[in-house]
Amino acid sequence: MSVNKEIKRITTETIRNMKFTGEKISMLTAYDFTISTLVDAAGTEIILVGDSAANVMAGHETTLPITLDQMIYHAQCVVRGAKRALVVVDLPFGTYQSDPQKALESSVRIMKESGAHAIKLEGGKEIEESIRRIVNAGIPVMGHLGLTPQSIYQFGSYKVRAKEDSEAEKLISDAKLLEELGCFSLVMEKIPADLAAKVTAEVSIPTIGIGAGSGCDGQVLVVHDMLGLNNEFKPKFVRRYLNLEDQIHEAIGKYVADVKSGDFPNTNEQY
Ligand SMILES: Nc1nc(=O)c2c([nH]1)NC[C@@H]1CN(c3ccc(C(=O)N[C@@H](CCC(=O)O)C(=O)O)cc3)CN21
Ligand SMILES: CC(C)C(=O)C(=O)O
Ligand SMILES: [Mg+2]
Repeated sequence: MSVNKEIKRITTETIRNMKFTGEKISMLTAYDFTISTLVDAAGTEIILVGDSAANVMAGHETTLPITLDQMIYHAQCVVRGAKRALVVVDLPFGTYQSDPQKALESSVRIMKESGAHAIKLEGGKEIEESIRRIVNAGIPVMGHLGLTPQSIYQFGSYKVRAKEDSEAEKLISDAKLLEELGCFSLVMEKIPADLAAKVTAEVSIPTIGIGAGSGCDGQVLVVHDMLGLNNEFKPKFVRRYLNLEDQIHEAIGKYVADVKSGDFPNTNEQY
């Protein structure tokens, strides 16, 4: 336990309680130390080391290629920057689906080697035993239902999920199962807002939406999307708070021009 009394760490209990006090939960991704310090200092309750690092950090088309070692490296960087926020790490594709023992071992490696506070994995009934094992080991688990990008080759597209009754019913029963298994919260990605609101009303654990409407207990975005660092990715659920891509483009253009003209460095910028 930390003896530092100055900054109080947000715990999974804090997050659970926010559902009952009605205070909305804010979550953002981070993959490195610098962004982690910024997201943490601005008051975000949860920092997600998402496997979206595969896209945003590494330039892959999907989240499937990122490895457990790579996720642990990103998590280590984020943990060093987060003084207050709860740090949650995605289990990457292939490290938990195949067998519960492997799921537990992957989760233990993340917790031991990064110092993160919880893990997240995609799916419901199919991975019930994996979740049970991880929770039984004392590791807090966040669920993830709806559009689960690790299954993109089965879905075939990033379209809204659970528009049909059968898939909506499965999502509701999966959400109840995750609650029963002891997950401390649940991400719902790209599903109809009325379905997300229904799930939120029917489970006692907080729901965190991305493209799931305002009826969730919290919201999550990829930080690069909301900062406008990623202008080619613009699904309608993303709200842009800055346009950093354009500002950085302009700044770097000026630097290049200053180097070429000899304006940089000037006499105050040399020894
Ligand atoms: N930068 C980034 N932001 C994210 O939110 C994110 C990632 N990467 N990588 C992992 C997953 C993948 N996610 C996605 C990916 C695509 C759409 C999407 O809606 N894409 C298109 C086409 C959808 C369609 O085929 O209808 C869109 O225009 O909305 C949504 C969420 C969310 N996650
Ligand atoms: C979009 C969020 C929920 C995620 O899983 C990720 O960033 O990997
Ligand atoms: Mg993810």
